Amino acid sequence: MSDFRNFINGEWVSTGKTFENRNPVDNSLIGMVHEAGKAEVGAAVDAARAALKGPWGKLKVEDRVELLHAIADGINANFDEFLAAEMADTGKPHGLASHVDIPRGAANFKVFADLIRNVPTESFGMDTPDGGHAINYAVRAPRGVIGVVCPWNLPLLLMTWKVGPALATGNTVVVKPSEETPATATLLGKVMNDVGVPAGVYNVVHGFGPDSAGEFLTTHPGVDGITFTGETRTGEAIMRAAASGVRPVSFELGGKNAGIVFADCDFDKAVAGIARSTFENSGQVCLGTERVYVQRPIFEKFVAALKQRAEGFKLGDPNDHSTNFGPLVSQEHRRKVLSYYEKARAEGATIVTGGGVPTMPGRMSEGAWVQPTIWTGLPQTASVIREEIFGPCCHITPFDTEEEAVNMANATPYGLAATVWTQDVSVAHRMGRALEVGICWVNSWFLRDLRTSFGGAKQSGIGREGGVHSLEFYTELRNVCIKL
Ligand SMILES: NC(=O)C1=CN([C@@H]2O[C@H](COP(=O)(O)OP(=O)(O)OC[C@H]3O[C@@H](n4cnc5c(N)ncnc54)[C@H](O)[C@@H]3O)[C@@H](O)[C@H]2O)C=CC1
Ligand SMILES: O=C(O)/C=C/C=C(\O)C(=O)O
Repeated sequence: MSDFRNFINGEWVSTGKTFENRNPVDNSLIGMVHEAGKAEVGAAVDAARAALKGPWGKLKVEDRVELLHAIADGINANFDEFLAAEMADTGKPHGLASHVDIPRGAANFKVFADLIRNVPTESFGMDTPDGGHAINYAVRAPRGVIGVVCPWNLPLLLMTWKVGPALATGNTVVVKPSEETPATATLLGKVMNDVGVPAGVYNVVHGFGPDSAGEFLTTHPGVDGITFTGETRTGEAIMRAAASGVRPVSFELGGKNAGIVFADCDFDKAVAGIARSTFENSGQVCLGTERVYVQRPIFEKFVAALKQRAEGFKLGDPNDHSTNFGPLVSQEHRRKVLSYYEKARAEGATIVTGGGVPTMPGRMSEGAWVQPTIWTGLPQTASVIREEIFGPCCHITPFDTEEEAVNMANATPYGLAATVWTQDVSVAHRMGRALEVGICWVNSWFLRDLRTSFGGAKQSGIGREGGVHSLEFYTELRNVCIKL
């Protein structure tokens, strides 16, 4: 049985208070997690502050770049251990975790190492009122101690998406992984020590949100900025905490993303694309599609084809390489998703497929499984069309005109992502401008170039991370003006 301890100042820290970590495939016990209290969170923040003044703060950029590459290489060298840990925590199928989660965990360090080696800063020469000259140039300084609060759906990927740029720009971090998925953040501590990252640069504190490590970290006055991915309501609580001390936040929050399929699309590719955007990671991707709008001439055919896809998934042991659909992350999350399956039924949905719990064999009958589910026939006011479910389900609505599709897609307080399927390049460009989202994919979904901006519009987030955009949050820009 595993023992998940806090990682503070390069050392493993136990506490007197532990909680269980369970595998959602069969509800078996993986291990016990040591919950950090105020004292441990305070020690982690102090260690991170001290590290800024120690060898880390004095490292040449080139040496920091080398260390970031070494961290990425360390993840790859321990690939199987990270993979097993992520699969046990989340129940993700082997194919998904080995192709997406763990490789991106390593790539998130490399991309920001390369960025920081090459990024220029601005400079302006100017004429002065006395007839002389001055030169202005920008210096980027690390922000300081960054609090990193993470969700459970892509644990290593989303944590390193924040830790990578934070360390590349010279900050130190205190990470609070989700209570559901403590394993890979903990394993990364071992890699940090192995490759020689100075003590205190990377710290991990375990626990929950309110009245636990999450709240203790985000309310700690020694934290200079907070980056968070998770639910919009949690973002509001963290923003209130960050108001004390006027500390900046970077948020990637919930979504209720639309998939829009025009009649001229490449039909097979569109069906495959929407099947992926709705059901990948059992629908637990913030960029995922829960509202599908299909142009009327192909509506019936599309619904039938997506139904066939949904019914073709192989649910099962994530270690079986033919499994391509896993459980939800926890029993608690399953209760939430099933409550929406019930609401859809109560509100009069036509259940095209699914809507319940699959029969799983043996030990897996104890797991957090739900059926891939498709609904039609609901008005746009229905709960499952308005609220984020974060499960493997979607509602499909027909539309006639482009304008109608845009209006329905934008009728939400969220604005994270959209996926549009058309072969008309003018329609594609118009949708890219009209949809109120941070990321609009056309004829694709979750196709990531890590140099691009990533984040949400409206209530789906604050700020953008990715490429040079990450510098806005992780550094303070200072202008130096020299009179010549
Ligand atoms: N990427 C996304 O957009 C995600 C969205 N969700 C949505 O959120 C729902 C709830 O999932 P949770 O894991 O409970 O998300 P959450 O937003 O409550 O938790 C995410 C992280 O924030 C921490 N946290 C919670 N409350 C906090 C507080 N007051 N102060 C500081 N830290 C706090 C949690 O411990 C966890 O590490 C899901 O059902 C799903 O709808 C969940 C995970 C990811
Ligand atoms: O590719 C990324 O950086 C992030 C992808 C997914 C999420 O942000 C999420 O599901 O929360």
